[in-house]
Amino acid sequence: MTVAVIQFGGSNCDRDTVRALDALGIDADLVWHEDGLPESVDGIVLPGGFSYGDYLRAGAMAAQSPILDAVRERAQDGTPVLGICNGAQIGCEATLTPGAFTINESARFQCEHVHLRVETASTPWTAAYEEGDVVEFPIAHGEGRFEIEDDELDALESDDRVLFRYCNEDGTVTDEANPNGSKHNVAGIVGERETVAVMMPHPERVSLPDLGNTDGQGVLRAFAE
Ligand SMILES: NC(=O)CC[C@H](N)C(=O)O
Repeated sequence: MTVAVIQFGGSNCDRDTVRALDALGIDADLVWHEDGLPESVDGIVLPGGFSYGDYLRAGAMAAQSPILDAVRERAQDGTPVLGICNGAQIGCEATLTPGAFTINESARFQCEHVHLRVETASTPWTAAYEEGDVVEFPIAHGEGRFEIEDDELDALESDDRVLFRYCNEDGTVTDEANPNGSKHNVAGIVGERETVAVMMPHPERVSLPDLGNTDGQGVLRAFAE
């Protein structure tokens, strides 16, 4: 498996992601978006950061890069695609996944550790966990509030396409555990194909033993399966 980690001007989690994938024995290469997607890749990460300075809306400008046409095509063919944080914003802007990530309820940039409840273990991204597991991931965003039309959210929930919800340490899902005001505490979802996922929390930042927490490895292991 060779994973392309796509770089835009302002990406800043690209190298961390390559390192976290390498540590799991997953071959990963940085790909500058203007260079196009190599034929040989069989996994894609849209990494975190501040592409184009978050001007207009976070992810809106990167989503217009021609490489996203190639990413959409490959996603339709079943190639696994993961958008992390700014990559999740880009993924929604590029219609890889429904909904949008918009300005936090606090209207502030928030950088903190949060608890997430695993909502389904039957996707490649969460197969390493048990449904109901509580994991701890960091968030670092100003525009992480998940918004979506009610009927689309109903469809996501009834199709078991919510990966993680923000929760308390004991796994209860409450407003207090919701750091950014996301609808129904949603932190990550899959698209129409379960091989396409976006999430605001950062699995790559909790994937190396030296970081003191490896809860995020399970998400990245999807690329090894
Ligand atoms: N860590 C990141 O990817 C930053 C996310 C994004 N640009 C925001 O502030 O909302």
